[in-house]
Amino acid sequence: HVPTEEQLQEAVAMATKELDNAHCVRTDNKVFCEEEPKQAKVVPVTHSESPCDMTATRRSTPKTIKLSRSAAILEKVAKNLMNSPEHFTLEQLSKVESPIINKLCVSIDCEELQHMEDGKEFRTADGCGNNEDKSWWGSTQQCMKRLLEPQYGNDNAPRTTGLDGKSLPKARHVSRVMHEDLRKSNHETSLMLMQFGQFTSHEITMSPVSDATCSCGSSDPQCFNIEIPHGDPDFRGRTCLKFTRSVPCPKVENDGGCMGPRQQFDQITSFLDASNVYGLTKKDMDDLRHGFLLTPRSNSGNSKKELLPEAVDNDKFAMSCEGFTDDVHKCSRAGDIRANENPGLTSLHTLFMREHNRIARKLNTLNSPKWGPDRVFFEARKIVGALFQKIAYGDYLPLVLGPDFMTKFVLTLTQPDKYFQGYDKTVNPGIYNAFNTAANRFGHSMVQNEFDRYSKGFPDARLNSQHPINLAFSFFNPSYILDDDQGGPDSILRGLITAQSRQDFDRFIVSGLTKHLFECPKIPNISFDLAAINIQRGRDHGLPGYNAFREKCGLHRAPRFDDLSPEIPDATTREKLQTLYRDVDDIDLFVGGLAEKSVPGGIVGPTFAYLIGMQFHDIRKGDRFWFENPGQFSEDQLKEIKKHSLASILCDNTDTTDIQPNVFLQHTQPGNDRVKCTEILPKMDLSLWKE
Ligand code: HEM
Repeated sequence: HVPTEEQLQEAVAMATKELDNAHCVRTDNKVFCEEEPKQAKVVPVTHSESPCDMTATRRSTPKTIKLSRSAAILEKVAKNLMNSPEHFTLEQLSKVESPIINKLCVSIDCEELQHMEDGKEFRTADGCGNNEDKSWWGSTQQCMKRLLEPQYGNDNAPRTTGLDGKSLPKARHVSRVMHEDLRKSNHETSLMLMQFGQFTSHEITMSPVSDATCSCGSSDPQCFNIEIPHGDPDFRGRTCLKFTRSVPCPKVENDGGCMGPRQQFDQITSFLDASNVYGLTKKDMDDLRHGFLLTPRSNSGNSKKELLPEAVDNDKFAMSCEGFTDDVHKCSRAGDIRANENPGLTSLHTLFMREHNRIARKLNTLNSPKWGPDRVFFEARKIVGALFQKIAYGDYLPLVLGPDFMTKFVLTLTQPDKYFQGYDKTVNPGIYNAFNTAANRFGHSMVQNEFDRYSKGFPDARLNSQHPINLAFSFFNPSYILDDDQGGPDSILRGLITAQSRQDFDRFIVSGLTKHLFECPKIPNISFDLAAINIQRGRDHGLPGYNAFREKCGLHRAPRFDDLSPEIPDATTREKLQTLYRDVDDIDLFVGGLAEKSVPGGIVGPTFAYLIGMQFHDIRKGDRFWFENPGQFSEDQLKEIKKHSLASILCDNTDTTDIQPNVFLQHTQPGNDRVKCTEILPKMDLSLWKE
């Protein structure tokens, strides 16, 4: 029982009209909501609504805006048909195959399907064409995949009620009770593990939000503000934290029906392809290439001191920093819009830009004039992408997931000169909603409240003359990166790998994130709580509860709170959960996952390990350009890439002189003593790229 083509046509026409005559009119930078409906214009917002705008780094691109409009029409069509005399169900509607519906949900919009240089194929900027059958898989602006069907309120409204139909505990309240600032450092690993985790997240996921203005009390359905409970000591005088919903995504026609429940976008490529270094469109890549390769900032003749190109007035990077900085200190441009979010992150962006330039210069010397500038650029980009994959799967993930999950999800790299035979074109490398919205946010628990900085002579702590950076003052603040007296990015990177440990993985989160996130130096009373945002985001995306995911991830579904004890052994934590949530099924995924004890040899608990493991499995197996795939590099080149490490990248591109071989571990760990950069450290030999 499905609607006729005529009924569908009528429903689409009606929904389009409803949307065009919506109450709110969007102009270039504002949203006016009036009594009388007006013709709506959908125009991308080009300026922040106000300085220190939380959503400035999560803006929808024009392409996303166009697609999310189709999704909004489809939502209305479904609603109208469900309310029609036939009372179609969402299940019936999700099976509809019709030209008019398919036209709205197709999101295959590729700039190029193949990129060739000198007869060799390279990745496209937006990831299109990687899969030869489903060209859009893994590319920008795709809907995230679901492991479990979403649970929304009416009309795709966020999940706000528990099993008994009563309200879920308020996100901010849960944050205060569960995610207090109780600090315990982990002395085996370094803060670089946290920082590389964020860098990797920003390479594969970004879920854009609506441009609605969400002042407290707003009734705009795209707002889902976080209520501040009465008497909350951290946000006195405020009634809400602004929260805008993620924009809806129309599913691709061939990926199953597109009139089902609301989905959300991943706006960036899900391949581990160094898109955060190079950008997501041909144009971005070209702009950056001319920015960082030809005119890096503050060169002063020393390539190890190069800085990212600066943001230009009113570009998206300048906009993200508006309010946090002054006219003198300009933010940086990079492949990902969030690059200035904290100085550790900007430092890693800087490091990878320098590594690109180092490799490009060397390749140019080896192969010029046979290789022109384009070939040099694309070959360097390919090697940087390969290094990213090697570090992520070879060095980072084993510490996060432990050996069992590495094996279970086929994540271990092959022997140095052996190819990976596991490419499978039927694997969709796209991002799972639960991975992005909860599991991979585990890293928020590892963030420290300060970034240490270390001077060149750092093995001797007495020689350290550099001051730590307070996290709360560091958001979108470029002054630390530009402060040469304090060592710029180099001393921040040394801080990440030196004495500073990461925060332990547990339910506790530092106050820099839960009380002072994006605190605005210029405007009083702007700051956020990241834990509350994570919980609210899960509900916005209709994520089912932690218990449902436990079952999906191979654990048992706990009938009572006490049955969580094998994974959540701490009785106080379970008691707190029970006090907050009336039913064990209501626990939010982020909250439950963060409360689990670590898997053997790993950091995260079993539910997050499963979700993260499965995600990285799909990213590897579904990537035609995976660096270990036959045909990508010669066996000897592959061996060289596998020798390289984040330690060698730091040695080659900063003024660091001594380093531990595994920078994710403390130098005090067995076999990880510091060595001189010039001596023992294995490094890739680029002469193998001479043609
Ligand atoms: C100082 C450190 C960090 C800050 C200030 C920070 C801040 C944020 C903010 C503001 C969001 C957007 C939340 C939302 O609106 O839903 C976010 C999302 C996210 N964060 Fe972090 N984060 C940090 C570190 C990390 C780390 C270490 C990881 C992982 C190891 C991580 C993983 C993620 C993921 C996966 C998302 C969702 C990505 C998206 O869809 O945009 N973050 N973070």
